[in-house]
Amino acid sequence: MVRRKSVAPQLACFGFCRYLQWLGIETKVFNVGNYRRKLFGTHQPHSFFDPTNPEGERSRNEATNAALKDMIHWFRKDEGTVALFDATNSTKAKRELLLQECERNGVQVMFIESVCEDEAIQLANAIETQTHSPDYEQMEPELALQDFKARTRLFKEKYETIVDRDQAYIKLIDAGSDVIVNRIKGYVQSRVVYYLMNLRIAPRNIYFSRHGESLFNVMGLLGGDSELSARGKQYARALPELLSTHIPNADQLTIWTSTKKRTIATAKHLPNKKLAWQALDELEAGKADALTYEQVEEQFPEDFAKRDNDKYNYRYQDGESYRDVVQRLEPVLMDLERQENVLIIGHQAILRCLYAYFMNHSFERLPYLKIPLHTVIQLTPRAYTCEERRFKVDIEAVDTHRPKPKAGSPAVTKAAAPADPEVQALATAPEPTGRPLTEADKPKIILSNMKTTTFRDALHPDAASLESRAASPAPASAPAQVTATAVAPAAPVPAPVPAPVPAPAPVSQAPASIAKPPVEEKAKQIAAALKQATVVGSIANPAIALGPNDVNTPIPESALSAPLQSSNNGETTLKSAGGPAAGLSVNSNSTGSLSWKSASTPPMSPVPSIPESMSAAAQAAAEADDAALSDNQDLDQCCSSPIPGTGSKGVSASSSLEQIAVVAVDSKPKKEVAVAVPAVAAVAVETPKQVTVDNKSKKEVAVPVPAIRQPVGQVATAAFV
Ligand SMILES: O=P(O)(O)OC[C@H]1O[C@@](CO)(OP(=O)(O)O)[C@@H](O)[C@@H]1O
Repeated sequence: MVRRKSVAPQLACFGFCRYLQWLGIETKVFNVGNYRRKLFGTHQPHSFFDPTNPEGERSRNEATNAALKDMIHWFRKDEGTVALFDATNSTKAKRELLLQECERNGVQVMFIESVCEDEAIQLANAIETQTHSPDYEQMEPELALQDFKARTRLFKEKYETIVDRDQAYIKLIDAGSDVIVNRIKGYVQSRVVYYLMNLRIAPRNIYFSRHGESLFNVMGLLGGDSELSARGKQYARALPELLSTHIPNADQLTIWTSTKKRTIATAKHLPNKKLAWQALDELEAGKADALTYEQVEEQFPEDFAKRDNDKYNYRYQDGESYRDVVQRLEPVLMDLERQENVLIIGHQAILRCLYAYFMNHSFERLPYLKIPLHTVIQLTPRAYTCEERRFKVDIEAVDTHRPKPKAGSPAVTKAAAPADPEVQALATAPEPTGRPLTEADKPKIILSNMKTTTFRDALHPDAASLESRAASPAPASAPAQVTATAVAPAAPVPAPVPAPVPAPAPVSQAPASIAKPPVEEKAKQIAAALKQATVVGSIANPAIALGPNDVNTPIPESALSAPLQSSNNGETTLKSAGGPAAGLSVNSNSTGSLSWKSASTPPMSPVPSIPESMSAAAQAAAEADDAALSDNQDLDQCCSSPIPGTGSKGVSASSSLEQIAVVAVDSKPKKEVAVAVPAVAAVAVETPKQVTVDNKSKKEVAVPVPAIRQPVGQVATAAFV
């Protein structure tokens, strides 16, 4: 049985927190479950959540108030734009409290409610929740499941759905098969809708590779549309064997390239289905195109310094900034979220942007990430982590990474490996001909260690204000099982920082004594306990299945009419047509292992495909050696650090049936707001405009080409704990 996927509300929260951060919107999750655990301990029985238990109710209110206070404080300090208030807002009274507090502080609110009557989805959500919730850590899976179900029943007894038509909300019905959108306005809220309609949690791999070394790379020139060097061509020939040897179901991979010669030539020998995206073309260097870094510094010294100062926001004359590229990649990313296995053969800047999204790198780090040539990067995004593995093909290539100059030191005008004449001669030497290639000719493949980045913790930090409270003894009214050790103080986790602010300090390591069973292991145990097959599916939103030709073009009427159903009360229902187009089934078999199987994905829009080559002269050696290969290690310490302390694991158990989230937007009038929104957002709620507000007349005026986007206002969101 294959059904739609379950989008656990917490996952949605984490997901769109990461997504909004990637778009450059400062976002933070305030998880009331974390506050509860810190204040009252981790392993509370379901009776703690019984609304007729006054002690439990008092404690939970205390946790809610502490989180709310911190969220408001965070807004008032002007640190953020969007807050996700992740809590159990299942009653009207609780939501009212939130609304009042936010309103008093000039923060707009938007709720996200997930209504699910489908038992299979509920069960899948229960597994997901138990697998990840610190509430159920080290608990027998069967007991955890029973407790979770009992807790869910308690929530259900008092649950009140949102009916207020004046309130902004999104309702996800049966994990997103229908989406009801009410009074959604503005850029940020429409982004949330867009994201929720595209989110998927199917386990899959995504592969990135830069094109083989190009002639421009060898000469140290930026941009252009040059051919591959001899070594680049060698890499292209090595790719098929690398993939077939090291990548499961390599023949199923779809290859996405840019429209540049060097990426197309790199894909040439792969027999797979190929799509060329203009949106994947390299960052446009404008007047610096086809120049070396030295020449850019010579000819445009001010620009060169500006770029060094703020590389993410610097826009080349007649060209683009990294921020522009992130915007242009958004539709590609959303499509990537819905896809099964994809290999993107791309460019340095482009892959940095995509890699940063999956690995949750801040935007100051993004333009300096190391994406070396002749290396395939495998990413396996999971609910709260992303696993990475790198396959480096042992074919030499220049290093095009130019490090960020240290403050006060002279500008570095060369990439790490300058294109000296010897290297150039080697790289451009004619390809070997005249004799068949032997084993010795085959390049080696150096396999990196698997590395896991846990981004949940960075997104879901416990408030620093709780540190002191956690260190003090539990209040007398706390249930008996609360112990001081259960609320071990966590190391402070820095919130994601906007571009101009210095990078956050690395997170300290978790104490060695906290042994956590791997998620997969726990999933297996739960599956064994459940015995029955369980099923999840996926949101398929054909209206926003974009192909490269669709980017930056209006959505066709036909695409809009099918999924949109309007009613006369201002509410819009978005139907996922076409049934479970992108389903995922989860089966537990008699041996207790979980198997994940993906169903078909929605069809892509027609796109120009690269002519397929008949030649498959694969030359990669199949030697896998466990050499460590994390070029970005220095950069991603913060994200890859384990959870700092027991209490800081982000996800808490929640009702799988009904979940409501809150999004709050600062209603203070903003002076000038420039919004750059891709046309695709029109599908979700409204046609976003590129406008600015005239200060005097207070009227909106159109902006032909938006400058760097500014956040529209402050936003907060919440789901249930
Ligand atoms: O933003 P920086 O670090 O300059 O890197 C981008 C540059 O990388 C290059 C190589 O220098 O990418 P690629 O070869 O992957 O297409 C240039 O084309 C591009 O201008």
